[in-house]
Parts: sequence; C-alpha cells; structure tokens
Amino acid sequence: MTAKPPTPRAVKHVQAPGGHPARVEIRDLRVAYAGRDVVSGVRLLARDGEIVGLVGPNGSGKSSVLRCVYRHLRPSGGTVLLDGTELAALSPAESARRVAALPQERGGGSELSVRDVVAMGRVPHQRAFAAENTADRAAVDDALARTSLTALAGRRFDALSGGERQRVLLARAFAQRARVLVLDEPTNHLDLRHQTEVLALLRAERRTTLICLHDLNAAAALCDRLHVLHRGAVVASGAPREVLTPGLLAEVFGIRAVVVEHPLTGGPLIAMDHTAAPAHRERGRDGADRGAPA
Ligand SMILES: Nc1ncnc2c1ncn2[C@@H]1O[C@H](COP(=O)(O)OP(=O)(O)OP(=O)(O)O)[C@@H](O)[C@H]1O
Repeated sequence: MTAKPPTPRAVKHVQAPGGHPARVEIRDLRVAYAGRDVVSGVRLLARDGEIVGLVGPNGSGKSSVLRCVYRHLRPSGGTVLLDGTELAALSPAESARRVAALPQERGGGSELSVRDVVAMGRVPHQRAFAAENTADRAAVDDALARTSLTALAGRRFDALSGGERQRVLLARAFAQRARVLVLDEPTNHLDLRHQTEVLALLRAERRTTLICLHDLNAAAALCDRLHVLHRGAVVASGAPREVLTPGLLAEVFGIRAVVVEHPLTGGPLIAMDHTAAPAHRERGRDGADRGAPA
C-alpha cells in the first residue's frame, strides 16, 4: 500500500483585528518563585505575524516566560513590551484585548457549555453586564467552526475529553481576536489529525504567536524561529534548521538523534533513537545532579 501524504484542510485567513503590527519584545526577563530564580536574562522578539517557539526540557522555564506575557505572573526583573509599551502599563482589560492565551493551567470542573466557555473570550471586548452582540456571536461561531467544535457547542465543558477541552480553550483564545497569541502546549492532548489541524490553523492565522511545544518536529514545522531554553536561560535561537542540531539535542535534551530532510516537506525532521541511553545526566541550576532525564 502506498501512503498518500495528508492534505492539510484549507483554512480561511481571518485578519486579526486592528490591522496594526503586533510585536512582543521580552528584555532581560527574570522569574523567581519563593526567591529561587528559574528564568534569567531571557530576551526575545516576536515581530508582527511571526510564530516564535519556546522549546526546552521539563522545568527549563518555558511556561514561566509565557505566564509573564499573558500576565499570570509578574516578572521578578526585566520587561515585556507590547508594540513598545510595557505590558504592566496596560489595564488588564486592554492587555486581554491584545493578548489571548491558552495557559498550561487548563482548569476544569466548569459546568458551562462549550459555547459559553468559548464566549468567555469575548469578555474583554464587552461592557460590564452587556449582552453578546452580533460581532461577539460571529467571533464565537467562527472560533467553534475553526476548531471543529460546532457539533459540540451545547455539550458541558467538564464532560469533554482532554483533547476536546484543549480545543475549546484554543477556540476561546481565537474568539478573543487578539493580535497576539500565547499558547502553552496547545496540542499535547490532541490526536494526530487534530494536531495537524491546529498547526495549519496557526499558520493560516498568522498572528504574532509565542508557543511552547515539546514536539520538536511540530515546532520545526510551525515556527519561524525557535528559542531553546535550558535551566532558565536561552541557549540557542534562530530558524529551526539552524537551532535543532544533533549536538544541541544531545546537550540540552539528552537524546541521540539525527536531523534529516523531511521526505514530504523538505523541512528538518528529527529522527530520534528511542533505544539509546540518555546522553547526559541532568543538572539543576545549582549544579546538583538530578539524575538521568526521563
Ligand atoms: N508556582 C510555582 N512555584 C514554585 N516553583 C515553580 C512554580 N511554577 C514553576 N516552578 C518551577 O519553575 C521551574 C520552571 O518551570 P516551568 O513550568 O516554567 O518550566 P517548563 O519549561 O514550562 O516545564 P514543562 O516542560 O515541564 O512544562 C521548574 O523548576 C518548576 O518546578
């Protein structure tokens, strides 16, 4: 049997509202929890419409960086600038209109319907106690359709599978129509078809996107640029092809791999040796031996 390459679903391009450039700049970011630095000296820039990936081992600080961009965390040092303005200077409602997030904290236990959860993405655009207007309804319907959730719109959110919930929260972020998307592992619960759909959607949306992904092949296929975080610092940045080298994969991720040309796309494809022993033992920021990587 000859395998036919999958054809990505055609997705309509929807211009993010406002039409202005949306640029995120992180300068010398430091994050500490209970006095312990977990991120330091992180600088990165996502230009208008660019998809910038953060990759790195567990605990390397990726989510902590993203939390500072969607204002779940206040940086211990450094700044996050949105179109040149410090995020901290914007009101919470203004930053919510401009930055939509799919956080790692996924919540749960909500008795709301799928549609109600997606409609929460419209709250930053609404006056207090105002009912949903036509633009809100259109944005919600569009977000449900794009994430293939229209048929589930009436279901209870807390009765969905992990992957379905993840798509609902992604739909909520799309419904927000912010020019900046911050996505923490948006595909980790999705089956392969839905992963491919979400990646195609993100490429088609072309919003300024900061995204964490553990799947390095997905990151290489999606992102314009990658930043590799290791023990809270950026150790490599650039186009996926420049960054994802066998040396870096061994050094940072502790895996044995080669990087070949993808036979279908021509992009970089990491072929990992799953049978090899981990290439190094992990050390914490304090230098303490944390054992071999899982
Ligand atoms: N709320 C918190 N309180 C204390 N320490 C935290 C907290 N959140 C994260 N940390 C620690 O900060 C470090 C970085 O965590 P972070 O979640 O940013 O890493 P990550 O790269 O996103 O990891 P993963 O790939 O496992 O999601 C880890 O050592 C983690 O244990």
